[in-house]
Amino acid sequence: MQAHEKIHHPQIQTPIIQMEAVSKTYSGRKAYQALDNVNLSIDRESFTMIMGASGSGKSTLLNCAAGLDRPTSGSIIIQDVAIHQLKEPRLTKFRRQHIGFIFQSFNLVQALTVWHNVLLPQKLAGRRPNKQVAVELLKRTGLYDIRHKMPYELSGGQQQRAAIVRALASGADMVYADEPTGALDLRTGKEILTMLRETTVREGKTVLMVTHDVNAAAYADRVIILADGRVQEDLRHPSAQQVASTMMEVTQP
Ligand SMILES: Nc1ncnc2c1ncn2[C@@H]1O[C@H](COP(=O)(O)OP(=O)(O)OP(=O)(O)O)[C@@H](O)[C@H]1O
Repeated sequence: MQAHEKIHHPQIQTPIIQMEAVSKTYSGRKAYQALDNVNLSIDRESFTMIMGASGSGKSTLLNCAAGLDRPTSGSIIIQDVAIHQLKEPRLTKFRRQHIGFIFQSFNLVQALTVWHNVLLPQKLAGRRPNKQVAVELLKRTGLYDIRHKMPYELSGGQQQRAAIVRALASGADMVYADEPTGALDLRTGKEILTMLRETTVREGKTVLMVTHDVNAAAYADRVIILADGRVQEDLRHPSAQQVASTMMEVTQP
């Protein structure tokens, strides 16, 4: 092989998530189109944030990309699997294997200690828990000494760190976060964003996060701005100021 020839790494080159012409209409007394023809490819090991005004479709996008909600039309391919076509129980199995979730309200199981919360997704995925990884992550996040405490004995920041450890310890290669800093003070929020950033760099995870916080943009590789269920802007390494002014333009009536 010539020195200049590049080795082909299909794993690296193919986007980890590919959404094509994804639309979602909620039916009800009045039908509501929450997503309107969204095309989006997400690179492996990237940190992407989804922003937009309230009701613009951010959570719907995340939920569809997670297989928690089904698009009305369009396709969603994750790691070569067409998840929009997967039926239960394969869809749940796929989610448990590939996606770690973090929510605004932490969603730790209140009846379990931090330690058992962290091991839970691995058990649910039918894997033998990798305790060594869990211990390492708990130590790195300063939670090891309080691993036997119950979630309600922890501060909000500690609970969210535990939720991140849970998402990472599960072995999932993607982390989906819906407003993970929404319930936290500024300093703790920054700490959580730093952790999420590090997971892409150190652990090679792909992070997809919904947020209202324009200042979070400083941690992202890419910021997608939604308006009325459509991708309005797609910014690479934007500054918080750039995101703030774009949001103003996009959300002006
Ligand atoms: N299950 C549902 N049934 C009917 N309409 C829904 C449902 N879920 C969401 N919607 C509507 O779809 C639109 C998009 O909702 P979505 O939660 O995705 O927006 P969002 O950008 O995440 O908003 P927020 O920032 O307020 O959380 C909203 O108008 C919402 O009312």
